[in-house]
Amino acid sequence: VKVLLYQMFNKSFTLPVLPKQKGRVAIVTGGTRGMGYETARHLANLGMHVVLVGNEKEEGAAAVKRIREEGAEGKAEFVFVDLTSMKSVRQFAQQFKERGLPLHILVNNAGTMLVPERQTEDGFELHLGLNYLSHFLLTNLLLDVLKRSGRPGSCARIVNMSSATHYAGVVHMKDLNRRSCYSSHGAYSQSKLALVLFTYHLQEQLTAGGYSVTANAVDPGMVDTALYDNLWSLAQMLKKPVAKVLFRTPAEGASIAIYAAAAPDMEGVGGCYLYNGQKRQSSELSYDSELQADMWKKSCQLVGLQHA
Ligand SMILES: NC(=O)c1ccc[n+]([C@@H]2O[C@H](COP(=O)([O-])OP(=O)(O)OC[C@H]3O[C@@H](n4cnc5c(N)ncnc54)[C@H](O)[C@@H]3O)[C@@H](O)[C@H]2O)c1
Repeated sequence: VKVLLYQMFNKSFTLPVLPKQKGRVAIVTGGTRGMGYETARHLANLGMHVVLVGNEKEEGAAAVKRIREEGAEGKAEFVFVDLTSMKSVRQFAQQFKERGLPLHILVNNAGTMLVPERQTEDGFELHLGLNYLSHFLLTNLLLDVLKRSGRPGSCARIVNMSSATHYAGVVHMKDLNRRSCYSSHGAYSQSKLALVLFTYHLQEQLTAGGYSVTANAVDPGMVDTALYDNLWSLAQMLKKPVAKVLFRTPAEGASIAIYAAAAPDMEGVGGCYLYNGQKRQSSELSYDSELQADMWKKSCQLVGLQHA
């Protein structure tokens, strides 16, 4: 609560003007609306070829049309992927690889919040499956392309969209799906903590392997988007006027993901938790290297990847 209140009264940092980056290829999950859309739009304006991934076809087509009509220097395209289905994630990764494109930026942005207890196609609790496991799998499946695409001085970059709610997150390793005692807040904050643990462990492996790929977790602050649509009706009513005044706009919120994805300042910098354009301490738990390794191993088992 302390962090969320602090964020509410904290102004967004100003994104610096970024250099054009023609020839770079980016994937933005959940790129069809909210912060994902703003991120995709900005990267396309920098000249990148941006693949907007999402599970809403009409929204995807409209997003691409808007980016094109604005005269973006780069290219935007939409690809349907349902991140609640590991089969859909695998199909997308396979198809992307078959195109032979490089991949310089992967923004794992899509997410949902405060959903009543529900399971994905694969039987995962929805926040866990959609916010975290789908991105864990996607990143791992695309890691060889990212490793091939990064160069010293021009690293490939992975950006994981976390949240201040991760500070309240606890990992229930024996019950990641929260079957024994479900709370939507608990499930959401666990998924956002999992993304930070994933970021740190991944960066450690990338550094050890000497790869020109970086991974960072970002925290956009409190942003007025459709993410809050699942609040119960009274909370919705209360949130609306507060959000208008105190929440960030989607473009302001997206600036931290854009910064991590494209700012020259972030060249070669990985393993950070970024808020308002600066490195911040994440939760104490997130630095627990044993927990990071356990979570990695467990995630591999859950999504059917060989444990590295
Ligand atoms: N809004 C905030 O205050 C806030 C704060 C911290 C972190 N975040 C995080 O930012 C990210 C973006 O959220 P937002 O606030 O822009 O909300 P949003 O609801 O506007 O965007 C969510 C995106 O995820 C996509 N998505 C949802 N389910 C999907 C599925 N099954 N398959 C593919 N895509 C799917 C949606 O299509 C949408 O593009 C989320 O990960 C969220 O947890 C938001």
